[in-house]
Amino acid sequence: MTAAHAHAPLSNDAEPKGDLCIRTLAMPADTNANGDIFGGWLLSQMDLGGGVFASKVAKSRTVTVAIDAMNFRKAVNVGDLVSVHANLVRIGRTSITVHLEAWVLRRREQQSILVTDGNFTYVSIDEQGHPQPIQRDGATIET
Ligand SMILES: CC(=O)SCCNC(=O)CCNC(=O)[C@H](O)C(C)(C)COP(=O)(O)OP(=O)(O)OC[C@H]1O[C@@H](n2cnc3c(N)ncnc32)[C@H](O)[C@@H]1OP(=O)(O)O
Repeated sequence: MTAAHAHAPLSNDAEPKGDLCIRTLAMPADTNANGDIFGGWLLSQMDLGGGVFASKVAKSRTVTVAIDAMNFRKAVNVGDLVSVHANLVRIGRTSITVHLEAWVLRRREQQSILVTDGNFTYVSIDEQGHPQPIQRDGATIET
């Protein structure tokens, strides 16, 4: 992936693409001392949603191993409806990289806007927490 591509959102400006994997409301409890929504809260929502998506693809438990190319494009406000959308970037031997985008619908507005995006990598793990090869349709994926 080139540096330019790493910072380009997958979706166009009008609407998100990919699997909707989490939707939640930004609440006052998620704000910092200035009353703005914490970037860390948004990151954790994306990580949760991406983990759901990765576990569905891997059909196993997964853990986050890396977060890359994060862009915080616009602020999130209390009352915004936050939706996280996932698109598969690559499947490795034990890992899955997912491009995640967080979009918000602000109160009294009709059009969602892209606020944050980044690439999250998850590793399929066994019961002991060790990486395990990803299986798909009964076959181990080799890349
Ligand atoms: C610390 C925290 O709480 S972070 C939040 C939650 N996450 C965690 O707790 C995960 C903590 N980390 C771990 O448990 C381990 O590092 C594991 C299980 C994720 C990986 O174990 P390792 O022994 O390092 O595995 P290994 O070196 O074989 O790598 C596994 C896969 O991850 C990939 N990987 C490892 N590091 C990175 C990285 N920085 N970026 C992208 N991919 C990575 C490898 O390329 C490999 O992918 P592949 O099999 O598809 O080629």
